[in-house]
Amino acid sequence: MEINNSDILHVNDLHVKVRTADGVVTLVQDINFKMKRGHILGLVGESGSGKTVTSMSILQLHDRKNMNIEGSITLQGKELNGLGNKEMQKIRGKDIAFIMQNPMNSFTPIFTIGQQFVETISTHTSLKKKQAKELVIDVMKRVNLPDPDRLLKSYPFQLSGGMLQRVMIAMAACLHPSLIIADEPTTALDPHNQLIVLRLLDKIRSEYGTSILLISHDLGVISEMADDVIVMKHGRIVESANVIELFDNPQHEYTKKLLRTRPTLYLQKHPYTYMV
Ligand SMILES: Nc1ncnc2c1ncn2[C@@H]1O[C@H](COP(=O)(O)OP(=O)(O)OP(=O)(O)O)[C@@H](O)[C@H]1O
Repeated sequence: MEINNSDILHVNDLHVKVRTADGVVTLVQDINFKMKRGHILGLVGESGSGKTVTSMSILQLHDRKNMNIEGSITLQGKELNGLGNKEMQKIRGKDIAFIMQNPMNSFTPIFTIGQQFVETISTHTSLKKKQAKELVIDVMKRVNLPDPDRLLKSYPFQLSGGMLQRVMIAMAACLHPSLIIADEPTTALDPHNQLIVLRLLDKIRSEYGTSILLISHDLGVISEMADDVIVMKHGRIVESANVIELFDNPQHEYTKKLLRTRPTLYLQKHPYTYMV
């Protein structure tokens, strides 16, 4: 695979196998892709096609006792596959942030949003509490979150799902990770909040040059957000292309089928004019 300096992530010949009571099962195979700085790569495919297994491999979150991850996963030239848990903990949150479908699962209910932000920042930097708070407020303002002081004093249950997802994204962005993995970030939200969250992700990409791996079963979202798209089926990549090529001229029958059944979500894509 040709290596380019603007490439942030390289996944090379990734194979993931799991030991089950019935023997070894291959979950994903022959996965190859790379991501450029500041680009959004859409990862689509029906349920069970291997999207989450692939992203969990990048984050090294599989249970290694039962799982075998073969291949190479490099982030800015550093090999991640096989790294120890301590080293990966340093990378997760700082260099790679992860946004899940249900934001409530990302927060601890008994601590305020502010306490959790400061804890995340303190784990990865030597900033003092006051400086950490200043950083948080700066990020919240940049992503147009209303009334940061009040938000920081709130407990997760006091915020709506949409607001919590926006806070989660601000938290993901505050250490300027080179990669954000967003796994179905809008699936649990109503259409209004879906738009706000997608615009927010795009703003972070343009503001910080963050690359985003956007996992979705929703081709409407992917068509509006992604620069390039990978289509997965049964644990393999069946097609990968620039988003315009993929939508104008799909090659694989499975992609054509996905496109025929896609919902529509219209965003006016212009990173500098988005109002969040
Ligand atoms: N720990 C595991 N043990 C056994 N099988 C697993 C394990 N984790 C995932 N799988 C299987 O691997 C396949 C791919 O799962 P994965 O979660 O990556 O799909 P997905 O494309 O993300 O689907 P969805 O859109 O529903 O989240 C599925 O058949 C799933 O059941």
